[in-house]
Amino acid sequence: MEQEQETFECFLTWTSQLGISDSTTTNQSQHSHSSLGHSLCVSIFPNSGGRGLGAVRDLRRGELILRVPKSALMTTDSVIMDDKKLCLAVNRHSSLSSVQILTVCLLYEVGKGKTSRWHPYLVHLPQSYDLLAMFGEFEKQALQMDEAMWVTEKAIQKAKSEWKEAHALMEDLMFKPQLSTFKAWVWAASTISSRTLHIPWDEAGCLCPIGDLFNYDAPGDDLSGIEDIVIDEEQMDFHSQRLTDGGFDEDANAYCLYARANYKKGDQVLLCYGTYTNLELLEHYGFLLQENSNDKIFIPLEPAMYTSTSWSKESLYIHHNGKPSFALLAALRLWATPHNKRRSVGHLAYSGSQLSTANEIIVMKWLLKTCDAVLKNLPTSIEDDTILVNALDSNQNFLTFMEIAKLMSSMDEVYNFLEAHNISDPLSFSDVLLSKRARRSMERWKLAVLWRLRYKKVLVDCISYCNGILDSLMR
Ligand SMILES: C[S@@+](CC[C@H](N)C(=O)[O-])C[C@H]1O[C@@H](n2cnc3c(N)ncnc32)[C@H](O)[C@@H]1O
Repeated sequence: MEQEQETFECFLTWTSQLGISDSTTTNQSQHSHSSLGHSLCVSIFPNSGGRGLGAVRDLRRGELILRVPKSALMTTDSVIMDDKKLCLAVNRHSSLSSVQILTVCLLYEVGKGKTSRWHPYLVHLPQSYDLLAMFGEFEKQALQMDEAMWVTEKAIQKAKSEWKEAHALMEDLMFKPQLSTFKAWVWAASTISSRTLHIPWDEAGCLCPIGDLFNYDAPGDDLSGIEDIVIDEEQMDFHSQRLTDGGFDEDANAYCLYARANYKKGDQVLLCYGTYTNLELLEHYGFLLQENSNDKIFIPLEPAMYTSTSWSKESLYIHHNGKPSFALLAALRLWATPHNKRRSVGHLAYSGSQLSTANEIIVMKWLLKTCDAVLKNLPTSIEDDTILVNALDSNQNFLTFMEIAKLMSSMDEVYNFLEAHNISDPLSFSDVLLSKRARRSMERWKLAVLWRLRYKKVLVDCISYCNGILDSLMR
């Protein structure tokens, strides 16, 4: 622990020497042993991201809080510039995407060990991640919903094919065997997915020492309800850009990050990486939020519902609070209208109006019945999931986990886990004996259960919403 503290101090000195600074004056960093201390400090926030940045004084919204010179950003260009061999090899593999190239560059620098220019930064990167691409078969199944399992499988397959495509480049560079493995690849790809900041000259983004210590804050009300407005794809790209509370400033030749809110001394200072559902947060960052106003869930619709309107499939969902999206409601209202009448009421449906009381009752009853059926068809209940989350809480030891899990109405899933990790007699098992792999699996399992729990709660809220509307219509 002490050693970790010491190397972190060295890292802060190194960042200061690179000119990274949280000071409002431009020449502070040259006189300081640390790049932090004027506006920010590194702290642990156990319930919202772990390691993160705290305010050392009251900060005003919009204030410049961190400046990272271009030369301190780890990008494909900055890594290649220092290494002729790497530069030549990368040029021979121009079919690889920019993200694949940055992934190889990151692994290449890791392979250099202490001789890497980036070593002080690299040693403080997380050792493992919980992004969907790292989920095993058991954890994927724990998501329970087809859509989520499909997204996970797609993420795993994408990572595998990108790794295979990059193999020839890694061979050219004579990577050590442990750096050529899929495990190493997913680690590097996860680092890039969860930590890069957007830069205008490279789609892969940049790794930004200190700048990548900000934990996530979901966008505020300014963006909520955006799906109800017709926006073009370019705008959508802008809104989904990562780490939007800052950007590369050409004039300053530095990445500049600003306070997105007023913060009191001691508060965690957060950054908005973009607008994400919980499944997207899991896919790209390996965590999810209990309160996420951008969350949405999809339920199975009948084929005719997709064709009753011109809304895209992606717009037909249920909001985090259980309300159907504008497009879903419109599509259901039209679907519940006889074919020969659809034309005459189309303009009403597209403007978000109810078509008639009878129509609204059909829509609400269908929605209610469908949400109820989805809930009943899932292998576990909200109650069991809640018990499981408590059991999986990382503070518990393995025997406590088993004790709490026994309260579930069915232990099938727990037995599957034990089988997957060759634990034959769980009651004689101590925490010490649990393999590292099983421990990580429990972390990811917990994320999967938290995700499906949120999904089920949205279904329950949607049922309440429909019941409320039905009550008011049938009174
Ligand atoms: C850019 S890094 C932030 C710094 C990171 N906590 C660290 O220790 O290096 C992004 C990662 O932090 C974690 N994280 C960020 N915001 C979070 C939040 N609100 N809740 C939980 N984890 C969060 C996730 O693991 C995510 O992949």
